[in-house]
Amino acid sequence: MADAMPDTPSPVAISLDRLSKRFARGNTLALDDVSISVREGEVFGIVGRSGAGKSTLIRSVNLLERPDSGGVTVLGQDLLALDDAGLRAARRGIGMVFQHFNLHSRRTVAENVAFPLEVAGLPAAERRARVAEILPLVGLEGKRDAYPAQLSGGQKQRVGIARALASRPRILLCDEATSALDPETTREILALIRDLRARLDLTVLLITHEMAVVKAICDRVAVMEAGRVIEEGPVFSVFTRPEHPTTRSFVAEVIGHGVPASTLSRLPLPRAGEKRRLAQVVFTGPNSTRAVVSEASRDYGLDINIVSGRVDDIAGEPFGVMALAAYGPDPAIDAAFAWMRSLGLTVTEIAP
Ligand SMILES: Nc1ncnc2c1ncn2[C@@H]1O[C@H](COP(=O)(O)OP(=O)(O)OP(=O)(O)O)[C@@H](O)[C@H]1O
Repeated sequence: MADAMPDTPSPVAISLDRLSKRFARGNTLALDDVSISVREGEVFGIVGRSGAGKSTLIRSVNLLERPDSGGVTVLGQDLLALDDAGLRAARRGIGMVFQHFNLHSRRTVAENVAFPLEVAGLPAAERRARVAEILPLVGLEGKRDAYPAQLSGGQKQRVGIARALASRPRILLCDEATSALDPETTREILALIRDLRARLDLTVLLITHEMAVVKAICDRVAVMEAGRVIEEGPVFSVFTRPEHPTTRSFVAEVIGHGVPASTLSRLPLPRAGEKRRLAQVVFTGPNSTRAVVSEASRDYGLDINIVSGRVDDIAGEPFGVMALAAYGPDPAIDAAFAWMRSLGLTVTEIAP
């Protein structure tokens, strides 16, 4: 099979076009002219703090929330133009996974997974066959007759995922799907979603308040604040070159910034007439940091201490992060940082 041309973008699977939504209660503008395009096969993340509008946005994709204005197109279909029957049919092509699993406690695993198929009027034999097919895909073979109370959180979410996929949707929406899970289970569930995306040709749109989730699973990300998208791009570039201060603070949660007070107290103080300035430097290209640091020290007459450094990996691409302390006159430090930026390094000064 020929590889797809790497630069040929796949078709748009979900197009949210200039959505606005105001809730009468509280007169809250939850969505303020938001546009997002998710391409087929992508895992697209929407990250934001509580109240940013993420839930309202993801619920607009299957019209659980109707926008006041704007367009919602999923797999080429204008959802706002559909009648009730048309919308029910379209929703079968859009699975949804919830933070608190939303399982029926008095139904077994198999009955929970089969529930949407029952609602859709599928005969019992077909429901059973589909359940038998899907449980192994989510690692729940052997659990078909268990009740939710007998399952761990991770297993409950596997049931939620199986139920979302029961009607063979091509789109999977994940509404804070791992927020109720511990870190290890979160990793397992994210890996499962990524694996299912590839095996079942899914397009995944997820919302989260955790940048670590975005780093673990997403191809592209949009950052929301106060009902708007404030930054959007491939995960690697958003992590390595965040532009908006809110994005920077999200990224810092994952790749770290600042220098612990204990480390700071061990750093030499600047000499009289000199400054000590701390910076976080992110490098992604061919420049080795060590060579850059020694060249900057030499050419700008500075003393530079590497305070910390590590190599991380985002979306399969390596990048390095280090904190350094530069000692010297302000103009020389300014010039050295500008030179580093001209090499493509991201230099962000951090408060001492
Ligand atoms: N049904 C509703 N009625 C009134 N206000 C609402 C309703 N749903 C959401 N809001 C408000 O709209 C804004 C956006 O809420 P939304 O739930 O979309 O944000 P979020 O980013 O998902 O945050 P969270 O993670 O806390 O749910 C908030 O100010 C919220 O209080």
